[in-house]
Amino acid sequence: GQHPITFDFTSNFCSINEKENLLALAQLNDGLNFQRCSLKPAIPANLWTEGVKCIPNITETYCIYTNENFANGRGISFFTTPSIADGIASLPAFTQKDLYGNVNNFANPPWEIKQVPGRGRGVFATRTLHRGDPIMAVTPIGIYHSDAFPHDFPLNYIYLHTAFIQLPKPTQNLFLSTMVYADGDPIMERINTNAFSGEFEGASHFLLYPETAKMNHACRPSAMYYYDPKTLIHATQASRTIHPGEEITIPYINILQPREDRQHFLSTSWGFTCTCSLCSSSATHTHASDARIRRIVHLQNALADWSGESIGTPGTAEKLIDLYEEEGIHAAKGTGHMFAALAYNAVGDTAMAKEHAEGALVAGLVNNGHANGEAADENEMKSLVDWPEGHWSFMARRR
Ligand SMILES: C[S@@+](CC[C@H](N)C(=O)[O-])C[C@H]1O[C@@H](n2cnc3c(N)ncnc32)[C@H](O)[C@@H]1O
Repeated sequence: GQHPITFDFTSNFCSINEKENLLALAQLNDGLNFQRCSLKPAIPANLWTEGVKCIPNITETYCIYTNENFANGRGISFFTTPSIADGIASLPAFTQKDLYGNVNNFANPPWEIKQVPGRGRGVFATRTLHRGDPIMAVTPIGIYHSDAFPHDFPLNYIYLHTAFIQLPKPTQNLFLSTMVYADGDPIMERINTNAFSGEFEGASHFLLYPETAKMNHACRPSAMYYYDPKTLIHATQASRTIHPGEEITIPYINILQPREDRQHFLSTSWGFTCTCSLCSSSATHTHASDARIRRIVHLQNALADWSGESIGTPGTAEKLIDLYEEEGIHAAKGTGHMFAALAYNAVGDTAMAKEHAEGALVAGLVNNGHANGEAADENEMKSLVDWPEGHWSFMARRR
């Protein structure tokens, strides 16, 4: 079959309006007691180190699940449905031993945390980093179903506190070390300001990685990240050369949008005005950048279109790779090679297809937290390298 290709960097956070409503409702519900969960977690019997506490809702039950031993004693709390928790409990994250020897390790890191005027703290390189060099690899300390946030579901808000208080003390302090920019509930606001988004069983969840959350956003970031849905590890790498003293930045949003759209999204969804170098650049520069972005999106769409009307060709893909480079969208390098591999294979040029598939694997296919995103693309490219003629894309634009 044909495979749609998506490419976006996204993070979902509740809007300011939702937050305000929620805070108001939460205050009304203060002092509410938890109910004990009548549903027993199916697997494995003693995975959760605290009693599971549940909140029945008309449509769905949500519970707090904590394992204080997770990732060598760092601990983790979930606020999600029993069925999602069962799924999570059977992930390698909980069933495999010794996955986390090299994560949450902050001894002698290639960065330091410093104050940035107007942006709170930021992470800055202390050594030269090259593309692909690891910056940090972190496990989440909290994962929360996004339905914990909408204003029509106020009780969930109080449950977030239980998810917090059940964490080991040092991890609670780590939680509290994250930035909070709005007044209101200290737990909720921290999740809002700092969490990444990911999916479990198709449902959107917020994942809190407290160290990674010290990195600021830039529209042309110097770092890229991978998320592994099986181990829950979030790993940041340099996406280009980063010199000592330079800020290490990641994208919070889809950066393939014109400036006005990016800024609108950052202010409505995140509540801050972006002061990154691209957002602060001149009108002429911005105009050129916006034009390149529109062109990039247009070319990506053409290459992802496998219908008879598609105008995607190997030339389209080569142009796209150049534009990523010109525009400083370094994380997309692997994606560019992936498009090129498919485009060449689609016209039967298997030699070029293999070269680009290898290029994609070397450059790295960055995902944004969608389950299977990275692995699926990687497997595509591996199978293309092994046997281009057997790949679904072979001659797909010649038939
Ligand atoms: C996840 S935190 C990043 C780390 C934070 N600066 C700190 O001190 O912990 C997100 C917050 O950092 C600030 N921030 C991040 N990127 C920014 C940017 N490009 N422009 C302005 N403020 C930014 C905003 O206040 C945002 O709410």
